[in-house]
Amino acid sequence: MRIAVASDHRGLDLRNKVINVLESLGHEAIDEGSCGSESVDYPDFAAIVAGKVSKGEVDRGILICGTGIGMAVAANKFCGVRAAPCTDEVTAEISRRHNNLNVLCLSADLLSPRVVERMVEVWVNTEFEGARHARRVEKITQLERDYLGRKN
Ligand SMILES: O=C(CO)[C@H](O)[C@H](O)[C@H](O)COP(=O)(O)O
Repeated sequence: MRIAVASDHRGLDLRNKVINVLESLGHEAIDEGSCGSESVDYPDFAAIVAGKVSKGEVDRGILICGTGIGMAVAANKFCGVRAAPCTDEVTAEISRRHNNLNVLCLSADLLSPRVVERMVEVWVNTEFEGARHARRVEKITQLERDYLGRKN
């Protein structure tokens, strides 16, 4: 798979780790920054990765900030993007099986690199189960059609 990866200033080390893990698993990791330790704004980097996922330019994305929360909030503004912070192997696996998550958000501050390595491996290797979950994900897509871009 082609997987775009970005972080803010808090996630630089973990991003390098994630890219190494993806490449060791045979995936193409596209590094979208940020560069260096200068303080940056996570929505700018969420937009790069989520935009590519939304347009189908990459298969999936991984975003890293202090908690993973800010990245997820920003990424979910893009059509077709399902992003969430996962905290362990179990949430990483269920996010794929049930939610068809296409943008994994990770906390640089709270997760150990060893746990993240395992989470990434599980997340890229787990398929969406479909069936009843497909109906629910389709309802999320319908919410996008109905509400995204509207000023209610
Ligand atoms: O968006 C966040 C909260 O979910 C991230 O943790 C950011 O990395 C954090 O807010 C950045 O804060 P900083 O004090 O500017 O490093």
